[in-house]
Amino acid sequence: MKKNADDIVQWLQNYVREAGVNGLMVGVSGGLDSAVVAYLIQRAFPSHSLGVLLPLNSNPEDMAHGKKVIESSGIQELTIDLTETHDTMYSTISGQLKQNSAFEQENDQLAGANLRARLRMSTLYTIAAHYNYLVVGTDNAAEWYIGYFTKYGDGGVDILPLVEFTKQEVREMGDYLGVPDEILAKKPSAGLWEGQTDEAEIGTSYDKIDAYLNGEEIPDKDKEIIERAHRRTEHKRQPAKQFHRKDH
Ligand SMILES: Nc1ncnc2c1ncn2[C@@H]1O[C@H](COP(=O)(O)OP(=O)(O)OC[C@H]2O[C@@H]([n+]3cccc(C(=O)O)c3)[C@H](O)[C@@H]2O)[C@@H](O)[C@H]1O
Ligand SMILES: Nc1ncnc2c1ncn2[C@@H]1O[C@H](COP(=O)(O)OP(=O)(O)OP(=O)(O)O)[C@@H](O)[C@H]1O
Ligand SMILES: [Mg+2]
Repeated sequence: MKKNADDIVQWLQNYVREAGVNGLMVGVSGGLDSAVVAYLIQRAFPSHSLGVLLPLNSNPEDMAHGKKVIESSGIQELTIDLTETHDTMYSTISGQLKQNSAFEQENDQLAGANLRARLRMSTLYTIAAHYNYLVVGTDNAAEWYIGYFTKYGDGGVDILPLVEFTKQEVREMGDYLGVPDEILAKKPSAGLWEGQTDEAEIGTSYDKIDAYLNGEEIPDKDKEIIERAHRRTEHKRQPAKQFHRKDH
């Protein structure tokens, strides 16, 4: 992993120079992927890298892990609590939908959760404009392949350094970089609602998705889940669908 980490650091430095910006930033959740990105961007830009903690009805343990990542990586810190902003915005929207009889209870949890991810994205870009930094995404190969991210939420970023690394490889890179053990050992969670774990929501495990991406055989039922998720989320990996004029 040393070679991969060195290559990413160099790629980050080159891209920042090419883009003509001052540095890099990432939302730090207390999970593994953002921890690895925080360590990498700190290596690339020791005095121009920023980790942003964005608590939003978040599990206090996750935020404690996020703080630990900030301290142990040495990245600069900013904390912005979006809980009230989210609650005001979501209740305003859902109140109006209820008046129009357009509120669907079964879509409530996911719609509120995706708003969390999109509020984080808006916050990161507002900060990025002030620092003249790029927003670094944390998607790994498994999440990217199955589209396990919110379109224009945590998927709304400028660059993706980990997108060709499986979840296991991200863990190995984290181990090499010195990410604290309790974060390396944590169950992946989007933290979008209480008790959420990625694997329970996706219906298969990262080990199986990693194995599938490595060309290994996995059970048919897991393969179907992965391939269906990949097909259904193709739109998230592409620019917005465009109409092409027939007279051009
Ligand atoms: N064919 C198509 N062509 C163009 N656009 C299409 C489309 N189908 C849906 N859409 C649009 O896409 C929207 C649905 O996509 P989206 O809004 O992303 O929503 P959706 O994929 O339903 O939900 C996001 C998923 O990602 C998970 N997530 C989110 C955030 C963080 C993490 C994490 O791991 O930390 C995980 C979350 O738990 C959930 O399972 C629709 O509302 C519609 O606007
Ligand atoms: N509370 C938060 N504060 C700041 N950023 C957040 C927060 N929650 C989510 N994010 C951002 O959204 C990204 C997507 O979350 P995701 O859960 O996939 O990654 P992770 O938490 O870093 O790792 P893991 O998948 O192991 O939980 C995070 O990496 C982070 O950049
Ligand atoms: Mg997480």
